[in-house]
Parts: sequence; structure tokens; C-alpha cells
Amino acid sequence: MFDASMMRTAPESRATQVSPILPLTMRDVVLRFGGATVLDGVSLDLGSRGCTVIMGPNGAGKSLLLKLMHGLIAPGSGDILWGGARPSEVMSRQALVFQKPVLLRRSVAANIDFVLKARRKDRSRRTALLEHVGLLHKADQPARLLSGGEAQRLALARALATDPEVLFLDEPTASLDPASVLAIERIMSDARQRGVRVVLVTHDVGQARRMADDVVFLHRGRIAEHSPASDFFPEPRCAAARDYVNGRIVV
Ligand SMILES: Nc1ncnc2c1ncn2[C@@H]1O[C@H](COP(=O)(O)OP(=O)(O)OP(=O)(O)O)[C@@H](O)[C@H]1O
Repeated sequence: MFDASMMRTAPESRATQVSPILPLTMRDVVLRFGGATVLDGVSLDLGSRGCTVIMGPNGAGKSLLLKLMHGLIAPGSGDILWGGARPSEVMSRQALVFQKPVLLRRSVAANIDFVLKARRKDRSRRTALLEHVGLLHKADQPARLLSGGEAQRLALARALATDPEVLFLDEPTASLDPASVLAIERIMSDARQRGVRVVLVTHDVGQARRMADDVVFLHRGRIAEHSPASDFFPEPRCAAARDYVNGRIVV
């Protein structure tokens, strides 16, 4: 029988019993490329639980904001602190899933084994992880033969194999069919329920409504609004967010 506890490392044996990674505080963060300011004066606080959804039109700076939070890029100025630590210091306690999963050209199982081995995790968790994302029956197949939705579920299983305290997802369901979208939302929701802090970039307003505890609306490199989902969706405060949620074109 499936035992969800086998999917993750027992909390007492985790090496992450050190200082808490949350809250996240960002203060006056500015990011420039050449002469262009792509994120400007971003200040944001994320609490210890739940799912934050980042929305906004194309080019607003959502992916860059995620990469800054995770420490893949550094700001030109401003501060980003996770429970007082710099992003690079806590990166291994977080996982990032991209829109297009980058998988090893090996079997589905080997993709999980690789991560478990690299992170010195219990190899016996592979079965539970694959079962959790509905891919156990494909364990021996080459990962390159997976459909888009299956590949994304494998990417999520690999991310979960690292026991992340924070899970970043950058448009994980773009171009997937409704059944695949719901399967991935179930996996994200389950992680959130188990205390993983989820930060999700999506253009899918329906998904944002289903997933968000709070919403960050980015517009032209600035945070136009950060509100609890229960306030944001009935009546976004800023005009750009109102237009966006109601399907009107926002530039
Ligand atoms: N390496 C880079 N060099 C120069 N400009 C960049 C670089 N990366 C991103 N940008 C620019 O920064 C802006 C924000 O990019 P970002 O990818 O964060 O947007 P986004 O909100 O995620 O958009 P989308 O919804 O289309 O994915 C864009 O105008 C983009 O062209």
C-alpha cells in the first residue's frame, strides 16, 4: 500500500534542522540588464506557510523575480533574505521547476535515483515518489518518451526528492491539457499541505484562484499589488490587475 511518508525524508533525520528559512524579506530590490531596469524597487514579505501566486503580463519580471528569490541571479541593489540568510546560502533547501522540464536522457527511475544519490537521500524513496506523481508504471521507460504532462510530473517528483522547504514553479502547467493541469495542481497542493512553501508563477487565472493563498501582481517590473487571495480575486486594488483578472489586455 502507498505510504506517503516514504516519499520524503523523516523530519528528524533532515539536515535542515538549523535556522528557519522563512520568512522571506525583499527590500528595494533593483535588477538591471544593460540600460534597462527590469525589476524596480521590489519589496516583498512572504510568511512561513501557503502558496504565493505571482501573476502579471508577459515581460513583467515574474521569472526574474523567482530566480532572484532562489539565488540564481543577484540583484543590482537591495536585499533578499531568507530567515536572515542570503539566497545562495539556502538554495539547496529549495527547488525550482521550470515550464519546460530538463530531464536526464535516462529512464524515469534513473532521473529520480540521480537526485536521491546526489543529495544523499534514501534510495528506497524512489517508488513512493513515482507512485505519488502517477509514474510508477513508467519507471523503466526512457524519460524522453514521456508526454509533456508526464515529464512535468517527473520534474516535480525530482524536485520533491530533495525535500525542499520552498518549491518554486515557473508556469509548470503552460501548454498542458486540463487533466494534466489538475494532476500537477494536486501534487502542488499536497506539497503545500505538508508544509512546503510554494511560490507559483502562472498566467492561468483559474489556477491562481484554485492555488493561491496570496497573490503578487507584477506590472512593468514593479509590484503593483500583493494581497490575500480572498481580497485579490473579488476586487483587485490596482487597475492593471483588475483588467488582467477580467481577461482584458494589459501591457
Ligand atoms: N538575461 C536577460 N538580459 C536582458 N533582458 C532580460 C534578460 N532576462 C529577462 N530579460 C527581460 O526582462 C523582462 C522580464 O523578463 P521575465 O522573463 O522575468 O518576464 P516574465 O514576467 O516572466 O514574462 P513571461 O510571462 O513572458 O514569461 C523582459 O523584458 C525580458 O526581456
